Amino acid sequence: MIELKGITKKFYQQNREITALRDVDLTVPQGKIFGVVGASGAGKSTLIRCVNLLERPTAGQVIVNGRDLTLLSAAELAKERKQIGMIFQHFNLLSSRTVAQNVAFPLELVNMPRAAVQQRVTELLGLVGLSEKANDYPASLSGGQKQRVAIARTLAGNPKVLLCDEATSALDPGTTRSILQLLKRINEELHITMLLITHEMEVVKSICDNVAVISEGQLIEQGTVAEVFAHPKTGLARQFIASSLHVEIPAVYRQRLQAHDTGNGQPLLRLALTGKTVDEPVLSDAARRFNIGASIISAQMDHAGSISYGVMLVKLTGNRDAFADAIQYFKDKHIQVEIAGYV
Ligand SMILES: Nc1ncnc2c1ncn2[C@@H]1O[C@H](COP(=O)(O)OP(=O)(O)OP(=O)(O)O)[C@@H](O)[C@H]1O
Repeated sequence: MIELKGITKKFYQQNREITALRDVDLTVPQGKIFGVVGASGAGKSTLIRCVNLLERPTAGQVIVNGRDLTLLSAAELAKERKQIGMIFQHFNLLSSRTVAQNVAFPLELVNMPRAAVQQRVTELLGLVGLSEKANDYPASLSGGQKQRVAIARTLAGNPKVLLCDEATSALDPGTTRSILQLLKRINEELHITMLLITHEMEVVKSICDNVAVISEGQLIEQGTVAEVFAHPKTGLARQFIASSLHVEIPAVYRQRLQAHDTGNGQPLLRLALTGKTVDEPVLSDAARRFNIGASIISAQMDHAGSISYGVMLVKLTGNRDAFADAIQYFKDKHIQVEIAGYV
């Protein structure tokens, strides 16, 4: 279990004070995967580095497995850090060592007997699906394989907690999925508690139990993934959710899209639906109620756990006088509405 209580982190640079984290409270329950999502510069790296005290908070408590790390001596801290594994965006492997030697490295540091090291390395490479690559060097591996080596290496120390610092940001979408599945399997089989930071809601959606949104050093929203996807409270959370969905305006519409209504334009709406409304027949209801046409130009629906959500590009036609009422009706149904333009 990880608990951050009232964490503030300030950096001082040439008489300038930068507050990277402001009074952050966050709890990752035992055995859960917690994702923190935020834009560049929001404070994600600083936050995750505070958990193992790579950055020492200016104020607040960092409690990992029941002990407040900020109160420990250097020797005690070194011991506690062994329970905290970390993986990075750029893998941080030792290029002069083979895959097996990289995984063996932390075990050699604690003077584990050679035979035991070998056995453990074999076991770990099996777990991450890299048995065949034991004698290869990192330079000959793909990005996904390198991250698997890094995961095996960090698991060698039997951590109770794993910190993932943008672990899939350097990988293509297919490889990202396979690494995320591996992390989920490790979480389930080894009961390792995980905190990950990412700028992609996609990552959160696929493996996290809980999510927090960070902006300018503050957690502006947090909850279970199902809660946040179903009822996002902040515009930023809605933006991150929408960015994990993609609807393009087809070229045929884009070419004649006008920013303003010239008198006979038909509004093209981008509707973002969450769990609350996704199962309701809102388009047909609006059509009937306001005597308009509402045709779907393109759409993508998705799921996070049991929650459905999605975005739709919809063209309104027919009774022009009722367009504004129809848009208000969508908003009343908790649908986020953006007028993409008029065609
Ligand atoms: N060592 C440092 N000295 C001074 N300022 C720092 C330091 N580390 C981070 N910052 C500042 O703290 C803020 C948060 O940075 P941080 O790296 O935690 O953000 P981030 O969300 O991880 O961004 P990115 O996704 O781009 O890595 C930024 O304004 C950054 O410039």
